Amino acid sequence: MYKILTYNNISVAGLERLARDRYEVASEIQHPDAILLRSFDLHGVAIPDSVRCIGRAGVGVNNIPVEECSRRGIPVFNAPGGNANAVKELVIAGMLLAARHICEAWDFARSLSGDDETVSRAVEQGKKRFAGTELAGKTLGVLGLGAVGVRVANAAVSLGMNVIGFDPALTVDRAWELSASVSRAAGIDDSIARSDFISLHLPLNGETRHMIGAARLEAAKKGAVLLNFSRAGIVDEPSVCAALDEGRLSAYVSDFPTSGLMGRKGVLLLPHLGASTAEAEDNCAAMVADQIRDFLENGNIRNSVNYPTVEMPRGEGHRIGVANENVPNRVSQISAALGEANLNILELVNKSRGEYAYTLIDLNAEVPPTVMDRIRKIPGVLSVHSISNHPSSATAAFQD
Ligand SMILES: NC(=O)C1=CN([C@@H]2O[C@H](COP(=O)(O)OP(=O)(O)OC[C@H]3O[C@@H](n4cnc5c(N)ncnc54)[C@H](O)[C@@H]3O)[C@@H](O)[C@H]2O)C=CC1
Ligand SMILES: O=C(O)CCC(=O)C(=O)O
Repeated sequence: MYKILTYNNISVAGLERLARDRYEVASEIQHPDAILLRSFDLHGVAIPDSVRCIGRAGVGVNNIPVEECSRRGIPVFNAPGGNANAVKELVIAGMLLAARHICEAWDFARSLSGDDETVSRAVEQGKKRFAGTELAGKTLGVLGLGAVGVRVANAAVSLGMNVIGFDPALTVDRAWELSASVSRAAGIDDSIARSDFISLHLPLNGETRHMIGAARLEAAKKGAVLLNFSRAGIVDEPSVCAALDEGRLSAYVSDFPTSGLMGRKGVLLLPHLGASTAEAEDNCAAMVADQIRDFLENGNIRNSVNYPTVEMPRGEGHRIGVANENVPNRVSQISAALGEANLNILELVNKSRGEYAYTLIDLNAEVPPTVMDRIRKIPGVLSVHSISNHPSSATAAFQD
C-alpha cells in the first residue's frame, strides 16, 4: 500500500485516481510516501524521511520548501495550467468590479429600504455615485504571459481592450497561444506606465518579491487599477496603499487579503478564490494524483518544478529511480555498483535540470538491499527507490 498524506481538501476527481486497493489517503498518516496539498504552508513542517514526492494541486509552489525537497531528492509536482481558466474568469470579474464600482453599488443597493417608490427615488438619486468606465478601449498591461496571463490577455482583447504584455521568458508554446493583437511591452516599467489596468500573473520568488514598489507605481497612469491574482508578496503593500491614497491607483483588486489592506478605500479583496471552481479543482487534483501515481508506481517524473521530466515505458525489468546532484561521474558510479553485484542494465535514462539529475534504470533482477544502500552512500546521491513491478496505466487527466 502507498500512503498519501493530504493537507487541504483535495477534489474527489483526484482522490479517486488513487485506487483504494493500492493507496491509503488520509490527513493523518504515519510514514507517508507522498504529500498531496493545495495552499497549506509546508515551510517549517518536518517532512518525514519516508516522503518520496510532493504534489501541489495547483500552480504556485511558494508554500513548499522546494529547495529543501531538491536537496533531499524529492520531486515536487504541480498542475501547470490546470486552474488557469478559473483565474482568468475572476480577473475579468475583478476588472469589472473595479471599473463599474460594483462592490460599493452592491452595498448601497442592499442598504435601501422602504416602499417601491422610496427605493426607486433613492436608486435614481444614488446611482450617480457609482458611474464607472468601460473596459473597451482601455489598455491592459499583463505582467507574466504564462498559462493565466495569456488567457487574460486574449479574453481582454475579445472585450475590446488594447492589451500589452511582458514576460522575459515567454515560451514558444505560449507565444503561439497569444492573440496577435497583444503587443509586446518593453518591460515592466513600460507596461505600468502605459496601462489603465495592470494585471500580475507571475510566480512569487526571490526575483519577483516586492517587484511592484513605489518607484514603479509612481510611473502609473493616474487612476490605474492594479490587479493581483498571483501572490500578496509580489507587491510592496505600503507602496500600493500610498499609491491609492495619492489617487495614482484608483483600485487594488487582490485575491490575498492582509490586515493592512482590510477596510481601506479602493481595495477590493477576494479570499484567494482564483482557483476555486469545481472544474479547476478537478483538473488540478487529477493532474497531480496521476503524476504522484506515475512516480510511485513507475518512477516517471512529469510536471515537476525541481527535477527534470523523465519518462521511460515500463518493461519486464526491475526498476530503480535515483535522484542525484548534477555532477560528473554519478551515473558511472551507480552502474559500477550494479555491475559489481552482477546486475545487468536493460534500459537507462538520465536527465538533468540545473543542479539536480534523475536516473531511471531497468535491470534484469531485483536490486538487493545491500546494493541499494551502496548506491545511497555514493556522494551526491540524494534518494534511491526500488519501484515495484506493477505497471501503471496512469494517463494525463488534463492536457493544458
Ligand atoms: N489566485 C489563485 O488562486 C491562483 C494564483 N496563481 C498564481 O499565478 C501565478 C501564475 O500562474 P500561471 O500563469 O499558471 O503560471 P505559469 O508558470 O504558467 O506562468 C508564469 C509566467 O510568469 C513569467 N515570469 C516569471 N518571472 C517574471 C517576471 N519577473 N516578469 C514577468 N513575467 C515573469 C514566467 O516566464 C511565466 O511565463 C502562479 O505562480 C501563482 O502564484 C495561479 C493559480 C491560481
Ligand atoms: O488551491 C488553491 O485554491 C490555490 C491556487 C493557487 O493559488 C495556485 O494554484 O497557485
